[in-house]
Amino acid sequence: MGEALVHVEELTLAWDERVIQRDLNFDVRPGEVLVLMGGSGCGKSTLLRHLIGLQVPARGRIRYGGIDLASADETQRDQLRERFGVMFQAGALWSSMSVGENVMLPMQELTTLAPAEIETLARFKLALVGLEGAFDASPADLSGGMKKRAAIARAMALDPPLLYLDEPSAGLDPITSARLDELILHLRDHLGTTIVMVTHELDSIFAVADRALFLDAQEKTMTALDAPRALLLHGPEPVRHFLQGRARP
Ligand SMILES: Nc1ncnc2c1ncn2[C@@H]1O[C@H](COP(=O)(O)OP(=O)(O)OP(=O)(O)O)[C@@H](O)[C@H]1O
Repeated sequence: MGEALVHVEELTLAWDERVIQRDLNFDVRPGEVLVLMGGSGCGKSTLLRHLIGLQVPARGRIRYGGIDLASADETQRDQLRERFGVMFQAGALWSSMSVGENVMLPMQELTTLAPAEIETLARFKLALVGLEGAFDASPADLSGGMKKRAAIARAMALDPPLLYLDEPSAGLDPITSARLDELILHLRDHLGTTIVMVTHELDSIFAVADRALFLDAQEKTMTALDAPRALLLHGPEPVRHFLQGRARP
């Protein structure tokens, strides 16, 4: 296994003065699906916001290779843009553009590729997520699951080695959600994409996660990081309860 893509060191997350999580230490390993899990309000989305540089750590560091995210200069930020793609919880596509135009947009803005090449690549990305026929469709005409797939295609537009997904299955029925899990595994297994994903769905955690990180809302720190099945058997009690679908008493 190669060097970690992301190093998180002594990270404290806070909103204003209020500490949400502290002393987070973990790596994101190349080629893994890492799930961020924990009860409602424990700080999963806040951690994701820090990992993509939307929020600056109250303490500690997030490093991509040699680059410290918080102190990156303009050139380094440009380099970082190519290292990860992001699909936010809303997964919003621009409604005024076709699905194909949505996927082409990052390539138009951030590459010097010719228009014909960009279109070919966008069609390829849509095929990758099982939406080969949707290039000219309007986002409004897509089902919830198809919108998520299109948003993943857009996040993959620049071929990032790392993909951040915030609750990709939120609002989807179980069958559509399972198909999205298959897509996530396909990206990992066939493109070697590393995926860091926030999810509530236990089925999804067991289906896709190589490792799952548990943020404990009461302890305000991570209390476990391991394969979900290992955590189910040997994890701390609150983690086992969580994975059994039982809320903390
Ligand atoms: N914009 C904000 N301003 C202030 N506090 C916030 C803001 N967003 C979130 N918080 C607080 O940070 C804490 C963590 O919220 P966060 O959304 O990261 O949790 P989460 O684990 O993703 O929750 P959920 O599973 O419900 O989506 C919560 O106490 C929340 O109230």
